[in-house]
Amino acid sequence: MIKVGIIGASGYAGAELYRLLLGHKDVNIIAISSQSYEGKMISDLYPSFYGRFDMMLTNDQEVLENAEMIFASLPHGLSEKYAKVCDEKGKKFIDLGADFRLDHEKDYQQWYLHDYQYPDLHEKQVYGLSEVNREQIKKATIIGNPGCYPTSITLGLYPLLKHHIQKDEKIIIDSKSGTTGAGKSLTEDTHFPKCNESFHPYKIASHRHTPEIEQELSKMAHQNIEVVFTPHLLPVNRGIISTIYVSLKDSVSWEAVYDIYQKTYQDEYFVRVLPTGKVADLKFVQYSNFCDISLHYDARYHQLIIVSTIDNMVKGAAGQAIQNMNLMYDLDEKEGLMMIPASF
Ligand SMILES: NC(=O)C1=CN([C@@H]2O[C@H](COP(=O)(O)OP(=O)(O)OC[C@H]3O[C@@H](n4cnc5c(N)ncnc54)[C@H](OP(=O)(O)O)[C@@H]3O)[C@@H](O)[C@H]2O)C=CC1
Ligand SMILES: CC(=O)N[C@@H](CCC(=O)OP(=O)(O)O)C(=O)O
Repeated sequence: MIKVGIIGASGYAGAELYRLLLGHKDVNIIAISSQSYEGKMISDLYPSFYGRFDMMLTNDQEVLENAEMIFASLPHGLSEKYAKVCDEKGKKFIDLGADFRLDHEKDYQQWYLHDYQYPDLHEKQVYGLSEVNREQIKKATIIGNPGCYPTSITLGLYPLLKHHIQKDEKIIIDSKSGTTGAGKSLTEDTHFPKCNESFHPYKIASHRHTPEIEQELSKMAHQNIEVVFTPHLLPVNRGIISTIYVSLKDSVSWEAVYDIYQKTYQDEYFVRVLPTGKVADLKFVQYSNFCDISLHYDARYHQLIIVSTIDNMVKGAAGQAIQNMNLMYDLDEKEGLMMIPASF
């Protein structure tokens, strides 16, 4: 059994981690920590666990001491010191935040306004987009779990960029996220009266996921890719829809594009390329680790419109983190993650 610990376990992504890990046959959750709720039972915070997971929240030292696989689910800038201890003790570390996602410190400084405390540590980091970086993840000890928006976007574009069938290096992306994407702490935007019955873009041309998206898309394409990325806050609890607009090369047909997507993902359990004519929908990925992709063609402009949907808490955070843990421990990648979304 893998001895798992979670630091930052009182937050949404932490809670989603143990909700899923409780269904994992090879995992023993050994310790979970919180600064604000140390000594409280998890069911005091989240009553859904009452009688089934009555663990007490402890402190970060207990987690670091007793677990061999540590997940950090903390705000940006706090995970490095934990990764450092794990590295020294030979433990595996998955960061659900952004501290190990960017390849260059200058990007982290620019977008997250922090320096690296331990620059050498970042040479060991692997970007945890499971379907794309599977072989590196298997050998890694430090994983930067991808951001929720970047997961939906990079999976949506991977087949296209891998086969160089896009015409331009600039791609326009509109994404919409449910409010759990903003975490547990209230902000002006996530107050119920503010977001309910409303819908608005935010951080236009300035969202911190932009460098992560461009970095990963550029690696897939082996060329510089730029994005115009506009996130929106959707008044639902969970889910992300990214709608992506790409001009196709003149030499490639729409039928060939669809074929490329199907072939790329035919052996991937968690990525479902929908039949033509269907539209990817939040409802049918919620509470699952699926990424559903639908492809649409505007023949007038030889334009591809990709719709990519995930549950931000599962494939966009805790589910993908567990998928990565499974890879690191050479387990069945699907273990603990076989949930089918609700039918209606
Ligand atoms: N929500 C989502 O959809 C996704 C989230 N993520 C990332 O996962 C991480 C966790 O997100 P999420 O669970 O949504 O956020 P939450 O705000 O819900 O939880 C974060 C937790 O971190 C702890 N924390 C906050 N401030 C500090 C601090 N100064 N020192 C130590 N601990 C602190 C808090 O617990 P306590 O005070 O009890 O210790 C809190 O419960 C973030 O990096 C987030 O960006 C990634 C992908 C998707
Ligand atoms: C709706 C909402 O507010 N979403 C968050 C992003 C989600 C997230 O958690 O970002 P990381 O994966 O980088 O941690 C935001 O826009 O800041």
